[in-house]
Amino acid sequence: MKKPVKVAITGAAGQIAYSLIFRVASGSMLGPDQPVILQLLDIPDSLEKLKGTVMEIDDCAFPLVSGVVATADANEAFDGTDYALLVGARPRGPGMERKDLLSANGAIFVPQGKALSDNASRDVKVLVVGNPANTNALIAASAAKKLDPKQFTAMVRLDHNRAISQLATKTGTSGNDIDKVIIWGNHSATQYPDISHTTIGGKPAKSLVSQEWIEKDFIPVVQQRGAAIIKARGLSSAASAASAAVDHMRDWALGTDGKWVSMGIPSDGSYGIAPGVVYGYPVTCKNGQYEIVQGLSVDEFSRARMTVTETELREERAAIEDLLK
Ligand SMILES: NC(=O)c1ccc[n+]([C@@H]2O[C@H](COP(=O)([O-])OP(=O)(O)OC[C@H]3O[C@@H](n4cnc5c(N)ncnc54)[C@H](O)[C@@H]3O)[C@@H](O)[C@H]2O)c1
Ligand SMILES: O=C(O)C[C@H](O)C(=O)O
Repeated sequence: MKKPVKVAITGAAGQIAYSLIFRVASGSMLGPDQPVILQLLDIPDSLEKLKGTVMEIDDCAFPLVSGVVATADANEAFDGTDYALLVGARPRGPGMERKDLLSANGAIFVPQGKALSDNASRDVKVLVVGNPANTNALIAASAAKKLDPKQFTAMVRLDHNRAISQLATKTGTSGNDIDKVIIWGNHSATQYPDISHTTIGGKPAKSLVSQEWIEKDFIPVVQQRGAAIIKARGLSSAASAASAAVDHMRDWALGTDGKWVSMGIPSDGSYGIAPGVVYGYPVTCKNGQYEIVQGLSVDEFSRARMTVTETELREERAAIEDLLK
């Protein structure tokens, strides 16, 4: 058996965590031979509820769980942590855009970024799920002065998975046959799900679907899927968000074997996206590192959409500039 690693999950008493914790504990994220110590953080008012979740973790008798910490103290929750999944934040309700949560949630990520910087493993991998995820990741990265901003990522994997699912349904294929889907930009209604380079069973996806379907159905459905789920459930997506978080961290930690996945990462200027925002890019992962897929052609249609979502991220950044000191 390997030495246990520490996995911190914030918002641990919430609905995403109620699915996520059990997937991590069962080995779905880091593999069936990797023991974990769960470090669960929530606010004082939610600690009683969190106690119930911990009782259920105990009752699963997971062979891979070496310890559980439940706390309202971020320094304790991030002590030595190797993987941090920052889920805790207020979800949006019907009629809200994710950026409406900026002021409510932005402030959470300054203290959490500092606490990670002070306490986490120097190699910690951080995934921000709480919305607006890209800008919250930027805030946390900026507050974590002793860590590399590249260690902070935002979740666009749910959008990536949604895009695969829509395409598989439309073409009557399996998601397993679909490669090279990209989510560019923000986890918001401006994101750009791009299938210009996508193949299905080795064939170009664009030879199997019409441009009209891409523009009128595919892109808007993926962009608006979160809102559609809120309308149907009365609550924002939870199990699918947890599943995407597991996918994101597993791929980052264990590698993608050459497969492309989408991750929100600090822009390094690639594809003309100026640094200073956390932007969804196509990446491959190897040896615990992600790398942007380079050299892709970008046509006019794609460029226009990549710019719209970049502009929105710059506006979000401007709205919280004072938190980036
Ligand atoms: N990136 C994505 O794809 C994606 C997908 C789904 C949901 N989300 C977002 O994830 C977040 C959580 O969603 P949920 O449905 O689990 O919400 P929820 O309301 O069920 O749970 C949130 C939990 O966070 C806790 N919390 C609040 N402030 C905290 C803090 N400072 N530290 C630690 N915990 C804190 C709350 O007490 C609560 O237990 C929301 O922002 C939601 O919009 C993102
Ligand atoms: O849409 C939301 O507010 C929740 C989440 O970001 C989602 O995409 O399902």
